[in-house]
Amino acid sequence: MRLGDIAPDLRGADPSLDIVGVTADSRQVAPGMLFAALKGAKFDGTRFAADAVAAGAVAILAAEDAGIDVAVPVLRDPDPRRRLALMAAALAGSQPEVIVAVTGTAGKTSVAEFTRQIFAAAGHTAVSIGTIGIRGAVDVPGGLTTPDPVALAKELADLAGAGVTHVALEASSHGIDQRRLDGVRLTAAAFTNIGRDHLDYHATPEAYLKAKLRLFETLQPDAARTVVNPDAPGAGAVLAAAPGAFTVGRHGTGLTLVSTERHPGGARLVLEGEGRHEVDLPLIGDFQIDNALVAAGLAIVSGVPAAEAVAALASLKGAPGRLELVGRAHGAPVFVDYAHKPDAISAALAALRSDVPGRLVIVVGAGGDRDPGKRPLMGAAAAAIADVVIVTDDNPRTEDPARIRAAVLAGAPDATEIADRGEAIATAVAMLREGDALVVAGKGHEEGQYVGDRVIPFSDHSAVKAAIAAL
Ligand SMILES: CC(=O)N[C@H]1[C@@H](OP(=O)(O)OP(=O)(O)OC[C@H]2O[C@@H](n3ccc(=O)[nH]c3=O)[C@H](O)[C@@H]2O)O[C@H](CO)[C@@H](O)[C@@H]1O[C@H](C)C(=O)N[C@@H](C)C(=O)N[C@H](CCC(=O)O)C(=O)O
Ligand SMILES: Nc1ncnc2c1ncn2[C@@H]1O[C@H](COP(=O)(O)OP(=O)(O)OP(=O)(O)O)[C@@H](O)[C@H]1O
Ligand SMILES: N[C@H](CCC[C@H](N)C(=O)O)C(=O)O
Ligand SMILES: [Mg+2]
Repeated sequence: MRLGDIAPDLRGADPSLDIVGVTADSRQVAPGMLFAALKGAKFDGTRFAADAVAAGAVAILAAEDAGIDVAVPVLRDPDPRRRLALMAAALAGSQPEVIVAVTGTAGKTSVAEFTRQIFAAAGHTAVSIGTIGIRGAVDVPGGLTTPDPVALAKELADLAGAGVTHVALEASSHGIDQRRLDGVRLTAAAFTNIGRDHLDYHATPEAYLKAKLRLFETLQPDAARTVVNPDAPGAGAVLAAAPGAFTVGRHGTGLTLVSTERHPGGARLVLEGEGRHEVDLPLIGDFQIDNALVAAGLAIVSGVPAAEAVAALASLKGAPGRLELVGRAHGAPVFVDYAHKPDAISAALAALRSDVPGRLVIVVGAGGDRDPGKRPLMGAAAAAIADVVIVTDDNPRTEDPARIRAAVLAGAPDATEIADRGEAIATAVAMLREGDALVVAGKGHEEGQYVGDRVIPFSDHSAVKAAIAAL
């Protein structure tokens, strides 16, 4: 494609230059491609410009001030990551008609999953894209929560080609900040909540929130198609960025939660929005009510009639590994959950507390090479609600696992420490009696334990099942 067609406003560029593809990774360059030399968290991509040219790059895209001396044209842009995303989208071609994005500290995967299920119930060919991959009409295992912009543009074009018309995707703060979504034509956007996470990447909590707000300020600025629960932590900032947003929940006006009647398997909801609706949501936990209403809101602002969106809630299935009932030990339910941040641990435990007359047990650990500040808060969140806390390992990556456990234990001084995750799960399962419940938190759908630079196959599902079988 001619550069003039994919980046008509790029200054200093010859519009007739033919570009066969774009990439930000010099190792992926093939002859005829443009290489984007980006400053990253680990490397400065400008140092790979010469390699890219040697591999056949016909142009380099770089920041205004990047020092690059190569024999091919260097195209300058003040925001080269955004430019890369826009070029990738233009090169890839079509996108599904309706693409909605959800951001927030917790609940993105669940909301994307629910929105896809509602779209499908309304008769659309739909997928969700996020932490657990592409799911729905097409299934591809996951990598990043928000894919990199070149891969995403290609995936969206392939999905459109395969007849997918509706997509619900997760917008991580990293993804928004790194412009991975700038080439995506968004119909609607939603916010779940803000809590403690990723302060290893974002300098301050304010910077973390600001990164998320970019979804509403820049990527999908139509307030009428912004969905938020005004009672959610952080909602005020979203409403300030998108006044007139479609609001959901008890104090929402687009889809109002009139009443909730909880029962052990879920909750009966009375809702108001384009009429009055009653529906039985088959999911445990108040947080799932929040997620389901945000998902319904996304579907409604994207054109699904409210009555259809609400009716679809009756058959929602939780995302794999999100408060998923995996088995029973001496009658006590055992759940696998993906809580790996303080608020998620609180939400998952609170979801069960009132239905557990006996002991509520949690097996929990924190990931290595991730925000260390959240570790004691995770321990404290677990200790505040659970009766028994077992602290174990969860992807220590390149850190010393004992130090990570010590940091979690600092917030949960009465907890038991069992380093080996399989042993921790087996111990927890063995102590269960009728009336108790166990939450194995942190890994959800994951199938490996990252230790150093190795991935050891490990699944909480399998470990729970093995422990129950061994009783
Ligand atoms: C910290 C981070 O987010 N890094 C992401 C970022 O990489 P980067 O630009 O910082 O990369 P870098 O390694 O410093 O390299 C700089 C540049 O040099 C290039 N390079 C590097 C080496 C080389 O030989 N040649 C070359 O050209 C790289 O391709 C890159 O363009 O951009 C890359 C392309 O989009 C991502 O793959 C990469 O994700 C890494 C693998 C990652 O682990 N990210 C996690 C933290 C992440 O994004 N998580 C979020 C949130 C999850 C959640 O909310 O829980 C997600 O969306 O998954
Ligand atoms: N609305 C919510 N509020 C608080 N906690 C929640 C909410 N939704 C889910 N959780 C908790 O967070 C965990 C992860 O949920 P989910 O995977 O939907 O979130 P996510 O935002 O996609 O997370 P990640 O950023 O890791 O991909 C769940 O297992 C549950 O414990
Ligand atoms: N997307 C999240 C997943 C964390 C899952 C948890 N098991 C951990 O390793 O901390 C991250 O990479 O921070
Ligand atoms: Mg997710």
